[in-house]
Amino acid sequence: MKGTVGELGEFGLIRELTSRLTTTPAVRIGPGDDAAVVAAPDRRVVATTDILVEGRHFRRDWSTAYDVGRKAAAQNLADIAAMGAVPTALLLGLVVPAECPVTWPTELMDGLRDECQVAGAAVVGGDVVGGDTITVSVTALGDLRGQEPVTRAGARPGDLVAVIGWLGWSAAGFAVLSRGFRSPRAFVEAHRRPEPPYHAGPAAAGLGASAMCDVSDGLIADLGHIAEASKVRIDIRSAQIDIPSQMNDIGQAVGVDPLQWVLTGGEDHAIVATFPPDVKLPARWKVIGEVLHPSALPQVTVDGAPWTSSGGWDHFGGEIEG
Ligand SMILES: Nc1ncnc2c1ncn2[C@@H]1O[C@H](COP(=O)(O)OP(=O)(O)OP(=O)(O)O)[C@@H](O)[C@H]1O
Ligand SMILES: Cc1ncc(C[n+]2csc(CCOP(=O)(O)O)c2C)c(N)n1
Ligand SMILES: [Mg+2]
Ligand SMILES: [Mg+2]
Ligand SMILES: [Mg+2]
Repeated sequence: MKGTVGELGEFGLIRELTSRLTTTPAVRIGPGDDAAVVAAPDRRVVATTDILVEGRHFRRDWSTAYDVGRKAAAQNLADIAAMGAVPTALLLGLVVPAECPVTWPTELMDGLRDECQVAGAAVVGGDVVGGDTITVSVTALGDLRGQEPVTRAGARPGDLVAVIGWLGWSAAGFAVLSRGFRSPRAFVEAHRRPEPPYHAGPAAAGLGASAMCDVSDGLIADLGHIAEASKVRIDIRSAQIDIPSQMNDIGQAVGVDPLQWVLTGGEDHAIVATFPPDVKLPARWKVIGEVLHPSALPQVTVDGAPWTSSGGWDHFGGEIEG
């Protein structure tokens, strides 16, 4: 498609964006009216929102618009899954400069649409606004299907900590891209397009998870959110976390201990949950630690000791304690 967003105009752009969408049976009224109508069989709606800002969350020379769309959808759909819910719908708020080629927002929408399809959801609406910095604000909705939500506040001393999904891959990819490289591809791709294990959220709820969170800021930081909300301490056993040999190789090449990526790299949107100790976990879940009573130690420790370097991502540079 030729031309810029400014040449197409607001309503032309909306037409282009919405014409690319697919729907699901849950979508009773999609884009085009004052609001969408989405079925909520559970009679409770799970809702979440996250923003991506160019230069802060993505770079147009590192990621295609399609990648950004996949990622923006994934990080929101992962939050729905991390409550134990099934994603149903997604809304896109887009700030875009008039000079931007139309293909950028249209490919973004293709990415959002396709990631929604992976999770069983659909894009049902949004807004477009002119502005200086591309900003992608996504809101996702989900359905609990009769299960209770799994919050960050339910972890109890004695529970196991288990994780499913990728850890440290996006951070390793980011390290590669930051140094001007484009390979190893698997890690760069993991940074561009995370693959959250959506199905695992509702499955964990069914298995009796006591607390759950997706890993957006880093394992230590996000377990810190569970520890804080649950008023417990969590110890991670580093020997139980596999580090792929290729990640070790990149670590060697760039002079970073890959354990740092695994423990503090965000953006993979793995799902971490706590379970009562007698749980029968499918093998895809890896037990990586345990929940303990609070003590004088930091709320999250690694092999019983404080983690002394940065614990994860903070947008304003605040220290996340290990
Ligand atoms: N501006 C805000 N207004 C109201 N609530 C907010 C605001 N920012 C964050 N929150 C709430 O604070 C909680 C934590 O937000 P946070 O964004 O850290 O979680 P997250 O979306 O799971 O993580 P991430 O953004 O790293 O993916 C969420 O319940 C969120 O809704
Ligand atoms: C260009 C560029 N610079 C830095 C990063 C790294 N980064 C940005 S946000 C975030 C954590 C989660 O954020 P949020 O809390 O907003 O979900 C991380 C690890 C990136 N992806 N792109
Ligand atoms: Mg958020
Ligand atoms: Mg989250
Ligand atoms: Mg965050």
